[in-house]
Amino acid sequence: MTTINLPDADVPELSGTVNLADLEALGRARLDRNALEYYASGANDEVTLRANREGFRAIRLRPRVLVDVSNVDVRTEVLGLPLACPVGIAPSAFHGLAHETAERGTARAAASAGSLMTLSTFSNTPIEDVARDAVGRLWFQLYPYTDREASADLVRRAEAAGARALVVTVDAPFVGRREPNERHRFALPPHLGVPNAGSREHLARMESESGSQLVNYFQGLVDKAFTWADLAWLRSVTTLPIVLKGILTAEDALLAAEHGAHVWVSNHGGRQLDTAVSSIEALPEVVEAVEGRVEVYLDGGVTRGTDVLKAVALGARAVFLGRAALWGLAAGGEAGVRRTLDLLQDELRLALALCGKQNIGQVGRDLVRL
Ligand SMILES: Cc1cc2nc3c(=O)[nH]c(=O)nc-3n(C[C@H](O)[C@H](O)[C@H](O)COP(=O)(O)O)c2cc1C
Ligand SMILES: CCCCCCC(=O)C(=O)O
Repeated sequence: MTTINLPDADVPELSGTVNLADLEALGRARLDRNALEYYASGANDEVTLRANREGFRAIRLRPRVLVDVSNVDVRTEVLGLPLACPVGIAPSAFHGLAHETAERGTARAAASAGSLMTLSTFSNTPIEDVARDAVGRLWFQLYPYTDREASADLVRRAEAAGARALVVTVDAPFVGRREPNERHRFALPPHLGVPNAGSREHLARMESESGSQLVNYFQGLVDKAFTWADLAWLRSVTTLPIVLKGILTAEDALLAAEHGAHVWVSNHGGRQLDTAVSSIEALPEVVEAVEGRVEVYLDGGVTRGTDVLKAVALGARAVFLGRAALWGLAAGGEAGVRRTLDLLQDELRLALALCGKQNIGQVGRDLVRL
């Protein structure tokens, strides 16, 4: 168990931010090139990275009027957990690059905002420490390792620490080529460890002349032969609900539902297969395929309350923030992530009212024109 001081971030600039773009600018300005390129980049030409944002902008809202919107309610539930609004935090590796509080700052913000944090296998902080700060508002993301026992151990630790779901990332048997990271040989600074993934000594041994040491390290750990059939093994090591993250087609959504898994529509923030379909474009066929049998979530390009509304209208139970949470963390630690969540919730509440809806349950397909 790590005991670190978690200073209350006193960041006066935060109060001047009015949207997530302001927080992104603040966060980016505080990062060095190594961290900035790791967080910001997408794969190859970054076509999918851009498409995630553009996909939201291309959808138009169909507001209704003369509805009593003096009180709007943006609360919802995911897998039985009440959320202040349908926004959680997606798993992302290495929060220590953004802020000294690392994943603990993010977890505290998620907990205090009534949100939910998904902790990456590749965190800089042990699961148990993050779980304490997340106070029940935690899911754990798993990259299944070739070493089954090591994977099972991680899953058991997450479950024992209080994680409420296991998110299995299925779109990254290999790491996509984020070319700025290759060009400048992205590396973890020496003070940051990867406590759920192996020792720094192991990391150092994986160093190679070509490409990033971490890509090699990752590729050595992750099981590239993991298939639908292996979900039965995962079921045998946990009673947690299983969510498959990285689904983009009706065919895979159907398989997921048949295997009793919830579906997280994602293209990994455009970091894996470039020119893959944007998340919001993929959502309707996924929702149609699962026919309400399992919950559907989405991430990729969410930066506005209207994005959240559009995803919910198209059938997502909740959306998750990848980079937006990292920019908030870089901008001001826990307070920066909290500001990110608060601004988005305010935008969502306003958008809901301006659409003539009183609560999230009233948001349906009729609200959008594709
Ligand atoms: C810096 C960074 C690290 C990430 N690390 C992980 C990870 O460890 N596991 C995972 O499943 N997804 C990871 N992702 C993908 C996110 O969970 C999410 O799918 C994506 O960031 C959503 O897109 P957005 O950044 O536009 O919100 C990472 C994304 C970023 C930007
Ligand atoms: C540098 C390799 C780490 C890959 C694991 C984190 C991740 O999913 C990402 O998108 O980055």
